[in-house]
Amino acid sequence: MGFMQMLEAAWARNDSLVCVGLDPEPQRFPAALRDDPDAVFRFCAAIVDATADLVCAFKPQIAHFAARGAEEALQRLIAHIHAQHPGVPVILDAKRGDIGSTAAYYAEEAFDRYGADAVTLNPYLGRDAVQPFLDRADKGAVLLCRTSNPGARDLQDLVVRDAAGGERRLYQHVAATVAREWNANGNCLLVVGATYPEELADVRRIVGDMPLLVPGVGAQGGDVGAVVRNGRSAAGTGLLISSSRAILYASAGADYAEAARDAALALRDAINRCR
Ligand SMILES: O=c1ccn([C@@H]2O[C@H](COP(=O)(O)O)[C@@H](O)[C@H]2O)c(=O)[nH]1
Repeated sequence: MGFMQMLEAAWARNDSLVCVGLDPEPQRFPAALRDDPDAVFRFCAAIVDATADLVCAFKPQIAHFAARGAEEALQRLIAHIHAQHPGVPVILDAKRGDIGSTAAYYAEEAFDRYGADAVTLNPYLGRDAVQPFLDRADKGAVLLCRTSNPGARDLQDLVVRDAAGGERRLYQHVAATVAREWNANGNCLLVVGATYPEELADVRRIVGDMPLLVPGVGAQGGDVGAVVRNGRSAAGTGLLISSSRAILYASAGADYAEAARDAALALRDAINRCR
């Protein structure tokens, strides 16, 4: 089953638009795990097992693993998700994009080494820099459009002129270009931050029902109601609303996995009340 089919099935099966972000920060782990050499895998696997029936996807962030040489733990974690929770797609948050010859290796790394079902991509280098990902029709290509951070305004809001002479903001141009030109295989999604609900509505208008990955609720303070109202598709889905720290570190104690489950359930319910 390809990524888009997995996502549609997970939305329906778990009645959920929640994506749990897996951003391990060992200094925030419970005391019992701190001296465990396999703590990164164990912590994340416990969160996965506690929340898998409440989510439409998991999103491990690669820097949180690579910074401490835990790539092998990431590989095992993704294999664990596929083996224990088949049908829950994994989006590798790696924000890749480079000249074509290098991009081909990045695609191989994400999909063949790590076994991810989708990967986040930076569109700044242009189409050839993400073409090896677009060509994997069974995998998701999740392109940054209007990111959740304060600096998103610095470049993404600049007014640009397109080939036809029309003017629009850069993020609007990215949304339209991905939807109309890069999505030939129907495997594209966009990242739009929850912290910019007006821009989210704007992107939804531009791209129709294309799925949107929306980080920025929870620790970054995005408004869940505004995200759902402005970002849902005509079918009341179309969103992967991602939260990492607010779920992972809901408790610093031995009950961290139960607390993560409670936080994921609360987010799922808050989203579903607005759908
Ligand atoms: O625009 C973006 C794109 C990616 N992210 C990533 O999402 C999570 C957010 O973590 P929280 O703890 O829920 O704030 C993190 O991995 C970022 O790298 C984003 O925040 N904004």
